[in-house]
Amino acid sequence: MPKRLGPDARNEALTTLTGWKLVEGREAIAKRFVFRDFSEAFGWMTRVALLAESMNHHPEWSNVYRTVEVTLSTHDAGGLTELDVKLARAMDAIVG
Ligand SMILES: C[C@H](O)[C@H](O)[C@H]1CNC2=NC(N)=NC(=O)C2=N1
Repeated sequence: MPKRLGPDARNEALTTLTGWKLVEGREAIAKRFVFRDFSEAFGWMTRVALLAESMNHHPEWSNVYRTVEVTLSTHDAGGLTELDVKLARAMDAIVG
């Protein structure tokens, strides 16, 4: 199981991630992705879903039309780990 990031590592990771915010009252990060239309949004979710499954690290997310709200946290560790940072970076990269 990955180790929870300490406060310094967490802040350092956040400064390198674009648009990701710490969730209030919980050790998690979140971002809202807005696409051109539903097809772009769901296509992205499909690509991310396959990657998440291969990482065995899964997002909490919801989709309304062309918007996808994502929250990342490592449930097994009870907080943020390197896996959340890695998945966040991959999600940004898959957008293009
Ligand atoms: C049993 C299984 O490996 C675990 O439950 C995995 C699956 N996906 C997961 N996803 C996330 N985000 N956090 C986890 O701790 C986690 N654990």
